[in-house]
Amino acid sequence: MALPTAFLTRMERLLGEEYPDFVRAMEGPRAFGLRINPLKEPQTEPPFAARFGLHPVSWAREGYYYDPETRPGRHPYYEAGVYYIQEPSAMAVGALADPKPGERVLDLCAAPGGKTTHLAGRMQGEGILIANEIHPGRAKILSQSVERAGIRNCMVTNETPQRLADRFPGYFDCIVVDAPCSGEGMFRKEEIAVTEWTEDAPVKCAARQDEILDCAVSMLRPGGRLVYSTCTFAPEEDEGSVQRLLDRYPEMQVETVPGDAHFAPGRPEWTENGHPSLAQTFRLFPHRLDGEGHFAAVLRKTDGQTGRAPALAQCLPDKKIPGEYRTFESENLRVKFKNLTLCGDQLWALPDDLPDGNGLRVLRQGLQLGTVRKGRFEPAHALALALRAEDALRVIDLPAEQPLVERYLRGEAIPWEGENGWTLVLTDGYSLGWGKTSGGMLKNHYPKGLRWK
Ligand SMILES: C[S@@+](CC[C@H](N)C(=O)[O-])C[C@H]1O[C@@H](n2cnc3c(N)ncnc32)[C@H](O)[C@@H]1O
Repeated sequence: MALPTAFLTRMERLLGEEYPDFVRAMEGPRAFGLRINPLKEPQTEPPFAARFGLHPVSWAREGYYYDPETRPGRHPYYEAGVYYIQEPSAMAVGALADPKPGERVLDLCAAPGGKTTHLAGRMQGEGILIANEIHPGRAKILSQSVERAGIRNCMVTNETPQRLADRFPGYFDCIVVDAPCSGEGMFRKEEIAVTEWTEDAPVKCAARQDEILDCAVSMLRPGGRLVYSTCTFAPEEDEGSVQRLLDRYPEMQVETVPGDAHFAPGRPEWTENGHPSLAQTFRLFPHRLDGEGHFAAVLRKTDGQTGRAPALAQCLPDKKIPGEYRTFESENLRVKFKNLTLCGDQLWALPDDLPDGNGLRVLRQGLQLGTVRKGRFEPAHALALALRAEDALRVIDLPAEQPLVERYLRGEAIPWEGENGWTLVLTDGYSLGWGKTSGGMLKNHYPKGLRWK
């Protein structure tokens, strides 16, 4: 696919003698990466490294390159949320944000969920993670990624940045703005990035980024950090967006953080009146590392007001918890969830101190436990994906390399002489979904929309 002439001319002007290496890399093969989900696989050296030909990405401890011939995206482990397929450079964002358990974190432009799932892994289920996506269709995909990854402390919203800013002034410790951008860094990965690019895209995207970043700054508590990233090379975005942010908000400063030996410094001279601190931002070039084009900056809010604490989501008092769930819990689980709440017939377990989502478009809040029906409780797929083998009373473990697991993923019933009742289906110890054992068969409860064709 030929790259746009106007893009190449600009990059030649900017890169000078590095330009031939850049073009060679842009015309070469792309990099393939996956990121281990520590909520599912706590070992940094995963036991399946050889199966997918994994070797580490130096800038993210969970990140690995894989051999594309091994197709990890079409494997039971993928469905179990053991890893997330993510382009290696994109892993720099979560690694730089590096949220800690207990923090309040917002991923403002979050679909399909690459950064959200990375952030959630580092938070270890503790604290509040709000993952927002403005586009309704993409928000559903984001919600699915959160479900597959077994995340318990995330609220997924489908809102504009402004509506969130009205709701959460001065609230977050860490905000990630992985901004909609002109996508030049994806030219090698996706043909559509080339066909959709126009010469004026960077200027238009830059204006939109300014609006999104205004909202992000207002939602940061004093002392909080903002990670801004794009997958483009255009300096109107990237250094330009950071410079305009510094001009508008004297309380914001570029933070000096260790990057990686393969990252190049941001270029103050590529934007008008570029502040020297722009050299503390990061450019990821495909001719300098094995990954696609990216830009990332970490900024800190040094001053401002902490917002009023938002109202918290209401939980059910013990005596209002549906008996159907209590029966299910005692007959099937070895774990007890707290902070339960009902939305219609859906029962959820909320993280501590989750803000009230009323009035916002909320797709998911905390962990979906299941549906309360008349006289019975039906566990949610999300619950299965958040459980470990030891959390369920009945389990069946289907080895990933044997055909039975594929039959389960296709929606078939499976012969199984286990005890009757809800049964957590695992593959090599990782939870995959539910089945219900009865009379020597495991009835399939893998969701219809996710079944392998
Ligand atoms: C680069 S993508 C995000 C990728 C995501 N962070 C990930 O790692 O999977 C940017 C997202 O911003 C969303 N977006 C577009 N316009 C927006 C706006 N005005 N405000 C907020 N988000 C917007 C897009 O729908 C898109 O999903």
